[in-house]
Amino acid sequence: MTVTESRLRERLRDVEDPALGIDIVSLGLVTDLRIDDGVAEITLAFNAPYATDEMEMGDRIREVAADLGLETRLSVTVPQRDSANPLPGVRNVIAVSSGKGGVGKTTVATNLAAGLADEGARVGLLDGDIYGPNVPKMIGIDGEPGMTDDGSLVPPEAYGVKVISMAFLTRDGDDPAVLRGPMVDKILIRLIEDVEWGRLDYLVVDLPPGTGDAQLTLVQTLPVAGSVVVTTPEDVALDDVRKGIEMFRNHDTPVLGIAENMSAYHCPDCGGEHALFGSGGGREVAETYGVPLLEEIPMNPEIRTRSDDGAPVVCWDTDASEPFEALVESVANRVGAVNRAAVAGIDPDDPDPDDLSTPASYGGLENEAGTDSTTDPDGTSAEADPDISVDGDASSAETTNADERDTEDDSDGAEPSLGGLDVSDRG
Ligand SMILES: Nc1ncnc2c1ncn2[C@@H]1O[C@H](COP(=O)(O)OP(=O)(O)OP(=O)(O)O)[C@@H](O)[C@H]1O
Repeated sequence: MTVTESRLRERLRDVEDPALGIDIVSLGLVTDLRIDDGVAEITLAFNAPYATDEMEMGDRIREVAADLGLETRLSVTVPQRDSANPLPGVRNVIAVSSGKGGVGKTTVATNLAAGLADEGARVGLLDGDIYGPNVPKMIGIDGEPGMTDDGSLVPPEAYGVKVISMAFLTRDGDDPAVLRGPMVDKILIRLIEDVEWGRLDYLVVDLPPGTGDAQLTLVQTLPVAGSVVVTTPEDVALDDVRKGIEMFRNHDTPVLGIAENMSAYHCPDCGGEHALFGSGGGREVAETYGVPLLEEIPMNPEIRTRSDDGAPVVCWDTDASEPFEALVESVANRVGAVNRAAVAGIDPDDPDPDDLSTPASYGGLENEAGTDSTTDPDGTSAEADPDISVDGDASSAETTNADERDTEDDSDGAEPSLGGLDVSDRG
C-alpha cells in the first residue's frame, strides 16, 4: 500500500520533543515533508547541531518512517533571527556571563567551546572580557590573528575553536583598564563584526563580569540565542547573578540556565566532599527564576592546572572533564529547546500546548502533494537564503572534526550543517 504524506505526518505526531513535551508536528518543527520513490524527505526546524535531543528525535523520525517501509532523508532549515544580524553565518551565539569576577566564567566558556568542537560542531570563541582577556592563554593560543585584504581579522584556532580576543588587540602595552566606554564599545563591535568567522554552529562569547556597558553592548549587538550564567554557590555571587539574569530578561535574551562552579571539593586524601563556597545556591537561584541548573562543576585542581597549561580539561578523558562534558550536552540541548520553542511561539520554561502559535499544518504539510514546502519558521528557507550560504571561504570554517560531520554538509558551504543528525538512509 502506498504511504501518503498525510499518513506519515500523522505518524510523526508520535515523536515527542523531549524538552518541550509536545509532538514535533504540533510544534511546527516539520517544515516540509514529501515522499518520493519510497524515500521520506523531511525538513526540520532544528538549529542546535550535535544536541543529543535533536539527534534522538532524528532517530525516532527514522524509526517511524521505517515502520511505514520508507527510507528517510533529513534536512534542516535555519530560522533567520533578525534582518540586521551582523553575523548571518553564525547559527547560535551563546553568551557566558557572571555577576562577578573570578567565579570561573572564562573556564566555563573555554571548555564549552572546546567541548562543542570536540563533538563535531563548528565553533568560535569571542573573548569579550576586555579587562581580563584570558581566553588565548586558557585554550593555548600563541599566534596572532591574520588579516584579510579588506582588513578583517582571521581568527587563529586551537582545539578546533576559532578564537578572537581583546588580548590580540591590546598587546602593545595598552592597559585595557584605562580604555574609556566609547572606545570599549568600538573595540567590541570590531571584534564582533570585522572577523572572518565563516560559518559557525556556535559562537561562545565570554562576557566581562557584571552588568555594565560592555555587557549591554554585546547583548544589544549580537543576536544572542541565550546566556549561560556562571556562579559559585556563595551568596555574594548569587546576588550578582540575580542582577545578571534580570539584565538578560530585560533585553529579551533567553537565560539558558545556571552553571554552578566550584560547587564542592572532593578531597583525595580524606575522601570527603567539602563545600568551600557553600552549597545549593545555584539550584536555589535556578528555581527562583524558573531556569535549568545546567551543571554543578566541583572544585578540582586539575581544572586549574589544565587551564594554566592552555589545555581545556573537557578535551581530556579524566574525572575532571566529566562535568564539562555534561555541561556541553545540557547547553546544546537547551539552545535547541529555546530555538524550537521560538519556532512554536511558546515559552521554553513553561511550554503550554495552548500557547502554540503555529498551526499543525505549518510549512505546507497540509498540502498532500508536498509542493508548498519552502517555508521555514520565519518564512525563509535557509538553503535558499543568501545570507546563510557562504562563499569559498566557508571551507575555512571546517574544523579538524569535519570528518565526523554529516554527509549532507556541502563542501561549498551551501547547506547548513545537520550537526549529528545522521542523514544516511537507514530505511
Ligand atoms: N572548578 C574549578 N576548580 C578549580 N579551579 C577552578 C575551577 N574553575 C575555575 N578555576 C580556576 O579559578 C581561576 C579563575 O577562573 P576564571 O578565570 O575562569 O574566572 P573568571 O570568572 O573568568 O574570572 P574573571 O572574569 O575575573 O577573569 C582560574 O585560575 C581557574 O583555573
